[in-house]
Amino acid sequence: MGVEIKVDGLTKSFGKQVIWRDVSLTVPAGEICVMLGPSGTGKSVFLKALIGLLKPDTGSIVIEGTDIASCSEKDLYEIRKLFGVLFQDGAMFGSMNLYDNVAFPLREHTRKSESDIRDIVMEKMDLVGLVGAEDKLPGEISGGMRKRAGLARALVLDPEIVLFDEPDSGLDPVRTAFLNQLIVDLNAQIDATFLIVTHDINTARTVPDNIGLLYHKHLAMFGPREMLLSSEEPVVRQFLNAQRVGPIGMSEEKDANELAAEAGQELPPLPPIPMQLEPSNGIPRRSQRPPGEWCRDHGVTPPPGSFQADAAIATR
Ligand SMILES: Nc1ncnc2c1ncn2[C@@H]1O[C@H](COP(=O)(O)OP(=O)(O)OP(=O)(O)O)[C@@H](O)[C@H]1O
Repeated sequence: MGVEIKVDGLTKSFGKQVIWRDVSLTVPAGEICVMLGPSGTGKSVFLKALIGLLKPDTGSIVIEGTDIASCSEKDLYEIRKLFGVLFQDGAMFGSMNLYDNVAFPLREHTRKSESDIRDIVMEKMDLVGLVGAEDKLPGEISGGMRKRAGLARALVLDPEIVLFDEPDSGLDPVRTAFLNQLIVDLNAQIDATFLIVTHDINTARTVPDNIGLLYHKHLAMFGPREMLLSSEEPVVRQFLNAQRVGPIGMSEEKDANELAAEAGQELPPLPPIPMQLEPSNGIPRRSQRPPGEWCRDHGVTPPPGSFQADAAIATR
């Protein structure tokens, strides 16, 4: 069913370098969330904090009643079993074929028989469309296939939470579109909580139920997709529409002179909000909301042309 992650007042620094402070958000059970932010704003650090690989300085991360930030190693070990993680490069063992890579967590963490392991591995290989490639070595397949193999491995212990660290990095737009569809289909099938760190604006605009934006050492905004895509808040608007005009500069915040030079420049209108990507079988996910619902409920007029089928095609 997926479990909720409740983050409250989280701050992390390395020595004197504050990465982010006072981050609070709830990743709802079973929903898909995307975390965005300029390079170096600590998205990977955030993911690592969620699985207890890095300890925050202050704040809590509560999952099923356990605070990961302060729990014992033993409790952390138990909580980690709820997670599946897709690392950026798939993190495959180069000398093992895909079958053994995917079977690895089962052999390490369970006492299942080889015949049970075979059933599970083949089920997950099927889920990600890799049946027939079991004997290949990671070096013999494309980057997209490696990601899918990494995903099969992330799913092998039936996680309640799946973390994706830049699943689209290094993939061409077509492979990214296929991977996004796979992510949506998987969420519909396994109903786990998904958190995706990405730089891909199309992914952020079309895949998730919720979007977060880390910027300048804090969480600039977190909420439903339609809330962020209709937001006029300068940082959110600039980032989600990949624009140069706005507070975010080349190396982070623009200085006063740069901002003054932009004063009076007209911002392009907000583009239409695309339809959310649906499962390929056409059956809505449990957490999927009807298009435009958030805007209607909150009295927000979405940009013209929003929620039309052709708006979705134009941005996919
Ligand atoms: N273990 C560590 N020790 C010291 N500094 C670290 C450590 N891990 C990360 N950092 C620093 O934290 C900052 C944020 O890094 P992080 O990789 O989380 O950014 P990011 O938002 O994921 O970036 P990108 O989008 O480029 O992947 C960087 O300045 C990085 O050098």
